[in-house]
Amino acid sequence: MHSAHTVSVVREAERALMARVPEGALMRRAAAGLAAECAGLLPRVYGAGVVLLVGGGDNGGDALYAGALLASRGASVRALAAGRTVHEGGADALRAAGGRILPFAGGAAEEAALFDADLVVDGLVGIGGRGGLREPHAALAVLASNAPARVVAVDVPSGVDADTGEVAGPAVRADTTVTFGTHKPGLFVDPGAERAGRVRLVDIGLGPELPGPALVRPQAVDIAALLPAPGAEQDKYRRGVLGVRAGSDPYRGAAVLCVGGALRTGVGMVRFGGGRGVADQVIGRWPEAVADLRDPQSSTDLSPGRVAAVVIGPGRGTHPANADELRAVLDSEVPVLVDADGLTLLTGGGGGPLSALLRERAPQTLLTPHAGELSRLLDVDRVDVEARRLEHAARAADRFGCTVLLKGSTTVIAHPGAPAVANPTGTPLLATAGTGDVLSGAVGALMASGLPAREAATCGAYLHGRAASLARGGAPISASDLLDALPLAVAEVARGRAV
Ligand SMILES: NC(=O)C1=CN([C@@H]2O[C@H](COP(=O)(O)OP(=O)(O)OC[C@H]3O[C@@H](n4cnc5c(N)ncnc54)[C@H](OP(=O)(O)O)[C@@H]3O)[C@@H](O)[C@H]2O)[C@@H](O)CC1
Ligand SMILES: Nc1ncnc2c1ncn2[C@@H]1O[C@H](COP(=O)(O)OP(=O)(O)O)[C@@H](O)[C@H]1O
Ligand SMILES: [K+]
Repeated sequence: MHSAHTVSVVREAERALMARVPEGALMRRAAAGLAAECAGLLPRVYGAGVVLLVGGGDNGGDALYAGALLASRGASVRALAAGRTVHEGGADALRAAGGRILPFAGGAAEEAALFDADLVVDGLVGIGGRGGLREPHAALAVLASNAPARVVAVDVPSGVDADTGEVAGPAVRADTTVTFGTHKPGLFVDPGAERAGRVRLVDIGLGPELPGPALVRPQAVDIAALLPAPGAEQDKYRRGVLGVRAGSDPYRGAAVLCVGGALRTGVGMVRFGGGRGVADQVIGRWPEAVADLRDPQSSTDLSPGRVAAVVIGPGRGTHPANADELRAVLDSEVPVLVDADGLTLLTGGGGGPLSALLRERAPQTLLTPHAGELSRLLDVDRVDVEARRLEHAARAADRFGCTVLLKGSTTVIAHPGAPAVANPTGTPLLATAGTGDVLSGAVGALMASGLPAREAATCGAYLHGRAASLARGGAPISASDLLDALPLAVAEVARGRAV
């Protein structure tokens, strides 16, 4: 599990550690790790052309000390200074090792140096960055991103907010980000994650000073530990029965995909509740599902004895009868996943009283909005949700007192009082109709098997993203392809289980 901490927590840990180690030790450790990563990216350090972009703070200091180490191994190192001041110790070290420092004035010669470099090191700003980049930092960030050389960002790509991943204006687009002490949340959440490239952590001894993380990014082994293993003593009921309330006459495919997502992830049984037309379609595609044609508002099939969890919402409709159905489901004693039309019902019309039910219910509840749905739930602009995904998912989790999985370029999961989760898998190929319905079924299956909502969301999002990558080897996929690949993703993760 990769852990990430916010800037204020890193600063506090840094202060505590600095009191125990010799002056300058942390920067030396950081620079040594950075230089080693840079060297690893060059075919040969001797004779390589390295350009450092340096701001006035310690981030620039790291770059300068690392540049000095590379220069001492025979690299030709030039630093372009973005401001009037640079880190003095770092500058002295670079000059002593034979490197040069030039003020950046936006001239053609400096631009040419950047374009001729084998490696560009971004030490403009790190965790001390505030707001969008000012000039000339912004211009340098654009030049670095357009340069043909590999770009290594120091600690954080300049222009990315370390806490949120927000990118307000020009920002460096790095191939690798070398970060120090602990990961920063903005490296794992888009749009920042997309600018960071491959993230490498350099241990500078901060670990013992750090409290619990603000965010975690699970690895395959963490998902393997969560993934329920069917036991020899289980029967279909004990393995978990999922109730699915999805689809309607105009949107039958949503029900088919949601039920398929559950079956292909692994579940004891799916009980599908809905009208005759959509039930026929579901059974036609999945004869193993059990259709329940009773009045959907009736709570007889919602007891923990009949279902272990319920998914409600995909393609279900937003008529008053659907609001009554949602109320009956939320009144039940079983874990519930609310998606799509179910989220719309929580927002408008009768949304007030219905959303109040979320806070009141004792069993686990999970909401799975995309950015548009979350913006309506919180009454904020969609662009703000997309710019600061963590903040908005966390706000919704606190407001509704339940787990929230925010879908999109980075899927994030928030739960009151627990670290946020950033899902590491997935591909933009997932942006195609119906893949969200598959996700709700997959996560619902994991809830039915007994995983708490946060863990089911973490595990389901991982498998869903992995399935998208496995589905067609990078070719475009449809939601049906995703269904076919889900068992492959489950098997891949299960193989990583500790024996
Ligand atoms: N924490 C640790 O354990 C360790 C941390 N270490 C390193 O220290 C780094 C933090 O250094 P830091 O505190 O000096 O801040 P830093 O990132 O250089 O930024 C400040 C400079 O940027 C400028 N600036 C700010 N915003 C700007 C903008 N929008 N646009 C343009 N300029 C802007 C600001 O200018 P000012 O606003 O003050 O005029 C000032 O000059 C950290 O990321 C890591 O690399 C390691 O050495 C070892 C252990
Ligand atoms: N740019 C993207 N990168 C990665 N995953 C994405 C991207 N866009 C969408 N997704 C994923 O695709 C799925 C789309 O779900 P949703 O928006 O509910 O679609 P639908 O309602 O059509 O099923 C989600 O799992 C989401 O995380
Ligand atoms: K940087």
